[in-house]
Amino acid sequence: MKMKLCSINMAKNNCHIILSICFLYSFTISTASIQEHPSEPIISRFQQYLQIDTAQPTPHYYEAADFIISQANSISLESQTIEFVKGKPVVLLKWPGSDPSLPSVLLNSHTDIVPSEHEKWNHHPLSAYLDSQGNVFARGSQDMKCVGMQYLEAIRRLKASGFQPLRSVYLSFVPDEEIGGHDGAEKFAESDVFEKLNLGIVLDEGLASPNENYRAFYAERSPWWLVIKAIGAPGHGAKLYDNTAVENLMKSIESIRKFRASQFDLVKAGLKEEGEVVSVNMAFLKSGTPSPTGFVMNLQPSEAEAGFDIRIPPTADCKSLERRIAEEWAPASRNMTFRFIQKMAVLDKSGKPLITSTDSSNPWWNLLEEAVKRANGKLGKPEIFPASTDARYFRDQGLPAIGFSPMANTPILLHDHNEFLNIAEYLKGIEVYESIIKAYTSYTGHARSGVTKDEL
Ligand SMILES: CSCC[C@H](NC(C)=O)C(=O)O
Ligand SMILES: [Zn+2]
Ligand SMILES: [Zn+2]
Repeated sequence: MKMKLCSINMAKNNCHIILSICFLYSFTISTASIQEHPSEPIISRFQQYLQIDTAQPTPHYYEAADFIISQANSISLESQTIEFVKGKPVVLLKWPGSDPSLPSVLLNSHTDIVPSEHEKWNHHPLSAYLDSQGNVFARGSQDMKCVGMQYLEAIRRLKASGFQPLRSVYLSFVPDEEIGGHDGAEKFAESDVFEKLNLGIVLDEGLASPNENYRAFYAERSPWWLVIKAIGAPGHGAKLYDNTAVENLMKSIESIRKFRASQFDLVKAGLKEEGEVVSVNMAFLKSGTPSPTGFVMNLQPSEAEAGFDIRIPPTADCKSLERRIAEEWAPASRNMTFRFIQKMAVLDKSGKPLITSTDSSNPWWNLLEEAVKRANGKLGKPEIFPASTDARYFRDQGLPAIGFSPMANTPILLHDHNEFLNIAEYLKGIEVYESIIKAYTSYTGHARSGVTKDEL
């Protein structure tokens, strides 16, 4: 066992691993709670998926689709590939339930990953390098190839144990989440295929938790990517005059900075959680007249632009923020204009916040809590996801959707250098999904209600 685990790395990553490291690693694995399962093939399958280059902006989607379908075939799941947009496959798998009249369960994950600055990582982000502590380093190890594979591994185990679901389970592997999901989950959720799945509940991605409690998300903040632009008269760099483009833009930046601080203070004071305030962060700042040596220094530019990533909680007053943007951050009176690169709706089609209920009226929430407990896991209090996920598109269809990635005792490294997941946590997560899938697919109650807080 010790030697074989090491050979995974040696073969795939050309890494030099000494025997003492092998021993340390095998110790980590031997402490993992999955005894019935030989861990090595599980780790190897996870590594294989991580080694497929699905990084934006040129993801190798079909390589990922082929791999997923080969996994599905190996555990006799039905599979189909749907191209809502050419070159962007949605892979849909099915484990049929014995009672097709009951609404089904969808386990969603995205296949794309964000790009990496390879040279700033300790191990190549596509190597899936396994270190002596049992940490697998790869882009996607947390976000969210782990989850896609854990769904499959949980089903592999349930099938092997002879478990038969009452409700059907679907697994969707969707493209493009990292760039907004418009050609992936959004089109899928609006399709006839989706409607025919007769879904009752969707699980999608969550976040790692640095402490022992898993995190679960019932809503998320909507991204508004705002660009503000100032125009002003050009002039000599030595001249003081009013209404230059840069001066006008700086006034806006100061106003935005104050707003940002007021929101951040609420979090720092412990009055609000991260997902409950509006966040604003500058993404770029652009001005100046280029020259061969950099910029012309004695010319005041006639245009200046800044871009901001704004995130809005589902219950925020969007109208007042829109007014603030038009009147304070980009007022026409200061020769300013604004545009949105991305402006996702905060409310659903019927004007209600995109929120999944977490009280006792939503049986799926209680079932999740109980199932996590049964797998010896702990769940923290429900949160608003601070960024954006595909879950919004499922909530927009009126479905309850819960963001959950079972990674406790793990630093939050999505989109960061050296993203990793410990194998012991990964294996534990498989057990947690096993418990959840069992609970969800065995549930016989009526459960299409309890979608949004407003409806209850
Ligand atoms: C606007 S779509 C981009 C989606 C991405 N999701 C995550 C989880 O980082 C984000 O919130 O930036
Ligand atoms: Zn993600
Ligand atoms: Zn991401």
